Amino acid sequence: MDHSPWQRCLSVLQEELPAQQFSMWIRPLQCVIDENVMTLYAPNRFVLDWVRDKYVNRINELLTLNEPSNPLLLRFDVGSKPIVDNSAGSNSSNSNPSSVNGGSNEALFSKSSATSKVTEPESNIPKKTNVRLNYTFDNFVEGKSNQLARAAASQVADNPGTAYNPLFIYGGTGLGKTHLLHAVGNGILLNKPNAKIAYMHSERFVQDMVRALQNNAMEKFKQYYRSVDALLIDDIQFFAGKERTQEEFFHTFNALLEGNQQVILTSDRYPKEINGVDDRLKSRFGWGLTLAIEPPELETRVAILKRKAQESQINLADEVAFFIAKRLRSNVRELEGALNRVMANANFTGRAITIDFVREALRDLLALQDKLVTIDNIQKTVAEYYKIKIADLLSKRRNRSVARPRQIAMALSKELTNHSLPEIGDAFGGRDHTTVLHACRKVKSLREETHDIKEDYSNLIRTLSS
Ligand SMILES: Nc1ncnc2c1ncn2[C@@H]1O[C@H](COP(=O)(O)OP(=O)(O)OP(=O)(O)O)[C@@H](O)[C@H]1O
Repeated sequence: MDHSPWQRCLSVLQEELPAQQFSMWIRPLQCVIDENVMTLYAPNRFVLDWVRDKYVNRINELLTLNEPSNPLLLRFDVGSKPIVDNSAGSNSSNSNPSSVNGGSNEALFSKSSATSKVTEPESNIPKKTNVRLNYTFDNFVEGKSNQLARAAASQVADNPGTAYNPLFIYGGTGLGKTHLLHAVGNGILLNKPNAKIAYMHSERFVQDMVRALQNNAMEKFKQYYRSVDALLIDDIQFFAGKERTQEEFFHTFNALLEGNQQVILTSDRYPKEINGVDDRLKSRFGWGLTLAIEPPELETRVAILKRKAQESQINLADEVAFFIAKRLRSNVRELEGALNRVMANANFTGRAITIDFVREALRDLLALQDKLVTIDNIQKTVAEYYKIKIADLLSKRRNRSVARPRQIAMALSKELTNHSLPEIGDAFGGRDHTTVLHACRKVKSLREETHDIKEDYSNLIRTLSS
C-alpha cells in the first residue's frame, strides 16, 4: 500500500481549499491504493456524494499531474470502521416491542412494572409510536439556512442505519430541529410502516433511566432502547453533568450503531462545545454527519409565514409577510406565534390582515424588537462577546483582534436594524458607507468558509434576538 500520491493530493487541496471545507469533506477520506486504482473511502454517502460532485475533477487533475503517463484510476466507496466496544450490550432482538413510545406521559419503566422479576417490555409500552404526524418533510419549508440538514435528514429517512449514522443536527432554539427529527421518523414509517421509532427528549431518557435504576429494571430499559430501528433524541445538551446517563447512553449508542440502527441527535450547540459531556461520547457524536441549522434568512421567513397561513386557509399578502419577517428575525417558533396572534385577532375582529392591522396586533412584540436591536446594543454585545472595548469598535485601530469584531458588528447592524449603510458608517466612528459594504461582504464570505466566524455570528444573532 502506497499512500504518497494521496498525501501529495492532500497537501495541494489543503492549500487550495478553505480550512472548513478541507476538514469537512477531504480530511475524513481514507485512501487505499491497489495496483493502479486509488479508492477513497468516505465515512458516509453524503460525504461521498459531495466529494464526487465537487472535488473529483480536481483530484483527478492532481493524480494526472503526479503521474502523467499512468495516472491512478480513482474510485469511491463508503467505508466505516467497525465500532467495537466489548462492554456494550448485545443488540438485543428478544424484547421486540411491537411499537414504541417515549413521549407519552406514562413512564416506560415505572414501579408498577418493575417487580423483582423483570417484566416483558411489551406489557407496559403503549401501542403507538410517538412520532408527531404533523411534522413532515412536506411541511418543512426549505431555505439556505436549513437545506443541508433537511437533505441529510431526508436521506436518513430513506436509508435508515446506513446513510449517516449518527446524524447530529444542532442550532438555536425554535429553528426546526425537533420538526426534522419527527420528519425523519415519519419518513421511515412511510417506507416501513412497522418500523420501531422512538422519539425522546433527552430529559425523558434521563428520567426513564433513573426510574429503571430505582426499580431494578435496567435490563428492560436496555432491551427497549436497543430494540428500536431508530432512536431520535432531542436536545442532547441536557445530558451535561449526568454521568451515569451518559455511560448508559454510550453503550446504547454503540449497540445501535453496531446493529445498523439509526441514531439521530439534536443539540443547541456543536457537539464538541457541549460542556459536561464525556469526550468519548462527544467524539462518537461526530462519527456520522454533523450539520447546523441556522436562523432562517428573510426569504425563508417569508416562505414559512405564507406556508403557515396557507395551512390555516388564510391568504397572507406578500407585503404583510415581508413586514412581519423583516421585524421578527430570531426563530421560527417566534414567527409562528406572531402569525397565530395576527390570525386570531383577524378572526375575532373580522378585519382584513393589512400591515397596519399587523402593526397593531403585534404592537408589544414589535416595540420590544425595536428597542432591543439598536446599533448601540449590537456594539455593546459584540464588544462583550470578543472582550474588547466599545471604543475600539469605533476607533481607527486596524489590528485583526479589533477589525474583525468591528466588521461583524457592522454586518449585524445591516442585518438586524433598518439603518442605511451611511448611518451605520456614522455610528462606527464616522466611516464611509463603502467600508460598511465591504465589511458585510467580508463577513458573509467568512461565515461560509470559517467555522468559528459562522458560530460567532450565529451566537451573536441569538443573543441579540432573544
Ligand atoms: N423550516 C421550517 N418550516 C416549517 N416550520 C418550521 C420550520 N422550522 C421550524 N418550524 C416550526 O417552528 C416551530 C419550532 O420548531 P422546532 O420545535 O422544531 O424547533 P427546535 O429547533 O427543536 O427548538 P428547541 O431547540 O427549542 O427545541 C415548530 O412548530 C416547527 O414546525
